[in-house]
Amino acid sequence: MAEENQGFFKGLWGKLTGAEAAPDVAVEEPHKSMPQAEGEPVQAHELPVSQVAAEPQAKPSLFQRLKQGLARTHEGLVARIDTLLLGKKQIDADTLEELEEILITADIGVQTTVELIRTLEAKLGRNELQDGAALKKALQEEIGARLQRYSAPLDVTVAKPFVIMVIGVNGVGKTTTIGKLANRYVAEGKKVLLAAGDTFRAAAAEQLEEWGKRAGVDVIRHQAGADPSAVVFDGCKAAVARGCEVLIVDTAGRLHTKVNLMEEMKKIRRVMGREISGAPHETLLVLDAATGQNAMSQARLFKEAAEVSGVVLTKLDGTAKGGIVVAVSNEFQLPVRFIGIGEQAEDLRPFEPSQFVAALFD
Ligand SMILES: Nc1nc2c(ncn2[C@@H]2O[C@H](COP(=O)(O)OP(=O)(O)OP(=O)(O)O)[C@@H](O)[C@H]2O)c(=O)[nH]1
Repeated sequence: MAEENQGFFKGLWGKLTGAEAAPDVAVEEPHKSMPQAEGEPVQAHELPVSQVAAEPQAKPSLFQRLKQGLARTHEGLVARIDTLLLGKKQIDADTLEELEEILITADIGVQTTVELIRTLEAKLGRNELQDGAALKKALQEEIGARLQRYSAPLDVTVAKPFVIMVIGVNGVGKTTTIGKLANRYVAEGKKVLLAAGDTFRAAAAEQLEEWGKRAGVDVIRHQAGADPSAVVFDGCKAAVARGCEVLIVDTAGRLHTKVNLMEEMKKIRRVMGREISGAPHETLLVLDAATGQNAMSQARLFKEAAEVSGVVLTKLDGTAKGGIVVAVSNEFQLPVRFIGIGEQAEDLRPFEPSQFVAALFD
């Protein structure tokens, strides 16, 4: 890589990740292993004696699993709010200032936090917040209202085939998300096809094939290094010829420069649009919630470069930075379509604001 290019790329990498220096090779990440499929039948004789004898454990409900997934964010946000407000008989400006700090450190985002605090101040001015409990309730409602504002579930029945273009930098959980989506739509009885548009790394297509096998769907792929648009072209042709309802296209998360990214995205979109009317019907940006403010920078850059229409926030289960869901949706005015709360197929959930807020606050 030429000296000046390295310098430029390091700058861009720093902008995206907050890192001091860029790795030498673009955004290549060490490859992670596939999680074990859940739900594979296990024979009784394969289990340890203690488990065979044990009473069957009740499976946690979907809501309980969501709560468990958000436990760390609950600790970082709501438990701290509780400590601040517990038993508070009167709310004053100092209380709101401390609340502001908690919201910002939980990655709710500066803009959203300022909005929330202003709204709460106005309520306080109108004597609507008598005590700590009333303040917490008002905060919960205001966060819920902001999430609701841009919320819209992804409806894949409005076109056939419905084309989802999945974008995001490496390692955020793009491939895993595509696999989980494929599982979801197959379970709904839909015919699904995947296209391995990340031709930059051979491992990306292989990982996608693994997920495809598991979900029982075909994957269109070319040799490593091939033109992603050619894969997309073949994917579109095949999806139409086979009467598929959903085509999900993986893309490389390379971000040499914003201009390159825009050009690559434009080319892929042009090919899709020529083959299938209105495609891509959804441009889904995958962000790793655990990266907090870096996820915000990525959202900003991709929104400018790639006409993002929806967001997936992954890895909410491993982070206290779940406030990022509120920040991304509110500050970029984008619907959060799905959230990832674990590595298994069923851990990708359609995002429902009221359920999310309830699981976080209760
Ligand atoms: N805990 C948890 N792990 C997740 C979630 N989503 C993805 N992962 C894990 O994150 C890691 C990266 O996921 P990938 O799907 O490989 O990420 P990618 O963006 O496609 O990255 P490349 O395949 O390297 O391009 C894998 O180990 C996944 O199992 C989630 O919601 N929760």
